[in-house]
Amino acid sequence: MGGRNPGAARRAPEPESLTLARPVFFVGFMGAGKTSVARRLARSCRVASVDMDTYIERREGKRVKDIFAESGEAGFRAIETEVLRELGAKPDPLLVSCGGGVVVTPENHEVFRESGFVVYLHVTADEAASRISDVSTRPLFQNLEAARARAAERLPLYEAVADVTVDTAGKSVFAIAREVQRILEKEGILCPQPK
Ligand SMILES: Nc1ncnc2c1ncn2[C@@H]1O[C@H](COP(=O)(O)OP(=O)(O)OP(=O)(O)O)[C@@H](O)[C@H]1O
Ligand SMILES: O=C(O)C1=C[C@@H](O)[C@@H](O)[C@H](O)C1
Ligand SMILES: [Mg+2]
Repeated sequence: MGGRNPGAARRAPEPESLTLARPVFFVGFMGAGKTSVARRLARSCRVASVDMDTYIERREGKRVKDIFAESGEAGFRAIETEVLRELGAKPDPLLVSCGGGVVVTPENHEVFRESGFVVYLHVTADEAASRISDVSTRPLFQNLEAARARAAERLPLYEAVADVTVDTAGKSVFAIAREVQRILEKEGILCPQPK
């Protein structure tokens, strides 16, 4: 009855620790789910992730919207490029959720090409608008018409840097993270931790 140790609680198996062969950059329009998916994947694979917008806010001691207000978009983009280079060069590769506009700076494409694997999360401006509850935190998402135009303008840039594209329409963050995990395993980017 009940095996050798009937009193022992049955624990769920520990998730396997995985490691990244290269940094993985999540790109896509505002609201695509870059931050949410990278965070979810980090938790399920037990790898480290960093969100560029949050990292920039801590480094500068200011909110993104205040950097835009004080230094303009050009000031923000210069910081963004420095941070992207820094994160791409870490000896232990990370999952990096980029800001939505990281692709507008040509130098950033070199960082992607040279050091990383790029996952493009696709979302339409209309779907993104339905996901974002507070656009005041996104200075470049102030109205839907302008966001549609911006998304259309950026589409070829996202496609140019993408190693893989994942459509996020109608999928949960959990399902997208699982889909990305399978891709990264198949590509040999996410590998079992050497014992
Ligand atoms: N697949 C999804 N389905 C429904 N809601 C989502 C999905 N992905 C993200 N969201 C929601 O949309 C909002 C924006 O998500 P998130 O911050 O992850 O996007 P982002 O791509 O990082 O945007 P940004 O470029 O502005 O940083 C959050 O409230 C999040 O919970
Ligand atoms: O799409 C953009 O240009 C931006 C997206 C956000 O993640 C922030 O990086 C900032 O608001 C700019
Ligand atoms: Mg984000």
